Amino acid sequence: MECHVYYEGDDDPKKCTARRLEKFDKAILYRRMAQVPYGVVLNPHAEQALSPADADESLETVVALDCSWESAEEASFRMNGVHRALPFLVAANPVNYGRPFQLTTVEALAAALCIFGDQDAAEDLLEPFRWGETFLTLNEEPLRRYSECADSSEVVAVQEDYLADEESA
Ligand SMILES: C[S@@+](CC[C@H](N)C(=O)[O-])C[C@H]1O[C@@H](n2cnc3c(N)ncnc32)[C@H](O)[C@@H]1O
Repeated sequence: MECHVYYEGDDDPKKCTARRLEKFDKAILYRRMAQVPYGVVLNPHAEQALSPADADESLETVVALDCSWESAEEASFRMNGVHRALPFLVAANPVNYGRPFQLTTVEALAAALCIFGDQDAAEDLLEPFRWGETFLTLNEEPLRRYSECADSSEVVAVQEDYLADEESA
């Protein structure tokens, strides 16, 4: 599975996880939208949750948009592809540690790889980040359960368990 990123370049370059992925040859970055290949687009505004069923649609290509959260509004996700939101998972990066849904680019790509059943590829992607392993440990159970779902509706049903826990905490 190849990881591709449309790089908007409006976030702090020192903290940018996409640039670090590029530096370690783990993802391909594009500065022009037209160059981004067709695949599964990780889009937090998408109506449908990512599930193992989307592995067929991905053509081995997962795409993220690296930009600041301020500019990550719906209209920014103009890439061609099958748009999917990630289900409940928590960030492990130092900026947003423990926060649900708002993942860094590398966390989002790694989560997609896990949901598609490729844990080894997710570990490899997260390797250049000192908190990378923590992301997989923190989310071990939900990632395993999502990866065992047949489709998006099953993923959403599993997600309900975690949302209910959040509400009662
Ligand atoms: C908004 S950017 C922020 C990037 C951050 N500046 C960094 O250095 O990684 C994060 C990207 O990861 C993907 N992403 C993050 N959380 C997501 C979610 N809950 N569902 C789908 N995609 C998500 C999206 O492609 C999103 O645009």
